[in-house]
Amino acid sequence: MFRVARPPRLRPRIRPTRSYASVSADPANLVTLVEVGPRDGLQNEKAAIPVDVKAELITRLAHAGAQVVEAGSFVSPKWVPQMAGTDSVLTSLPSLPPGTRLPVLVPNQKGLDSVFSLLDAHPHLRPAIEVSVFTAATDAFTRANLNCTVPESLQRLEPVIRSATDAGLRVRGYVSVVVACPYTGRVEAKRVRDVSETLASMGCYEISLGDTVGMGTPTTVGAMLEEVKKGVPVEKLAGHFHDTYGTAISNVLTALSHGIRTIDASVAGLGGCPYSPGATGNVATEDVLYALRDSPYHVAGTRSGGIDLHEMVEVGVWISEKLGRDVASRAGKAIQARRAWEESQKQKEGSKL
Ligand SMILES: CC(C)(COP(=O)([O-])OP(=O)([O-])OC[C@H]1O[C@@H](n2cnc3c(N)ncnc32)[C@H](O)[C@@H]1OP(=O)([O-])[O-])[C@@H](O)C(=O)NCCC(=O)NCCSC(=O)C[C@@](C)(O)CC(=O)[O-]
Repeated sequence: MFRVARPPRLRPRIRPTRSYASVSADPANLVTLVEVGPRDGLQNEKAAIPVDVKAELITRLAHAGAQVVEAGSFVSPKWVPQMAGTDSVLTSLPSLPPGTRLPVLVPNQKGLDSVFSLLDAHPHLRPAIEVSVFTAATDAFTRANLNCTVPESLQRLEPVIRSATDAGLRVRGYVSVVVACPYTGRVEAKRVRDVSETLASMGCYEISLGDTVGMGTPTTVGAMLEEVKKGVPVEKLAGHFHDTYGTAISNVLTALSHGIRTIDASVAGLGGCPYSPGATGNVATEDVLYALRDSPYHVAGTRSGGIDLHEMVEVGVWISEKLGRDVASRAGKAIQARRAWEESQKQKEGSKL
């Protein structure tokens, strides 16, 4: 260890053959999805995204059933301009379904102080807000992302985590580049274990293991998890997989088979890290929901039956249109194509009458 206003209800046209609710509700197989689209998904966008679009995205996601929605960052706007105004996004949210959790990224004391000021002025947000701190397994990555080494970042985070937990805020920790670093290549799993253990010992309730570059495979991810599990109980671990090489879904399934029950995902597969050149978005939320259909796993959500896949597809289409992008979710695209085909069939039938 180191020392130191509710959107209109969009009616799904195709129903799953079997709803999540009908799948065995064994608590050991309950999976929590952390929806990172509004933060990880949007932070890399070139064009400015209006506050009302960000707020509507969070609202739509929560109403589709997403229980944990990472809502933005209190980082330096010089470093990540797209996350400026997270306070305005949070204060413009309408009331969300009970139990919705809204983690926000904080890199240092200044960021945490901004969260405290926000909560002082808007105490109604307090039950929802959580803090996420972040570091990495390599100095090269933390230098690019946080302007310091890994030990320096941990030293900086220790009082931040203490101060947040003392104030009653739950703190989640991220470790980036857990498999490969864009600057130094293959990462030793022992490094990931050390950093994860340190964050857990500082008071993080959960450690999200980020394959930031998306180079992980089931083999390398599995080996990394085996090592990290020696230092941190698996119940405290989450998987965060980018899909650069198309292995994100297999890595999610690998993580689940290793006992992990919290997975970060991004609607429409939005995203990328500004400090990981070429990395694509996170595993798409729609793809995870689709892959877990008819499986022993069931996804937690604010709605009975978890998160609604078809509403999530609608949210993905909506935000992708707003951003002028294609939906990157394979399941999202397939469901959209099927809907279009069904619509055209209906129109053909109608014209015969
Ligand atoms: C940590 C720093 C600030 C160090 O950056 P620095 O330049 O060393 O810091 P500084 O203390 O010298 O401050 C520079 C300026 O930023 C201001 N500043 C300083 N802190 C804040 C703050 N909290 N909020 C607002 N402003 C702030 C500060 O006041 C100053 O303003 P100036 O005096 O020049 O006008 C910077 O490196 C930073 O903000 N980094 C954040 C980078 C980031 O957000 N990256 C993306 C998130 S991580 C990620 O995506 C990976 C993840 C989590 O998804 C998992 C995975 O996929 O692996």
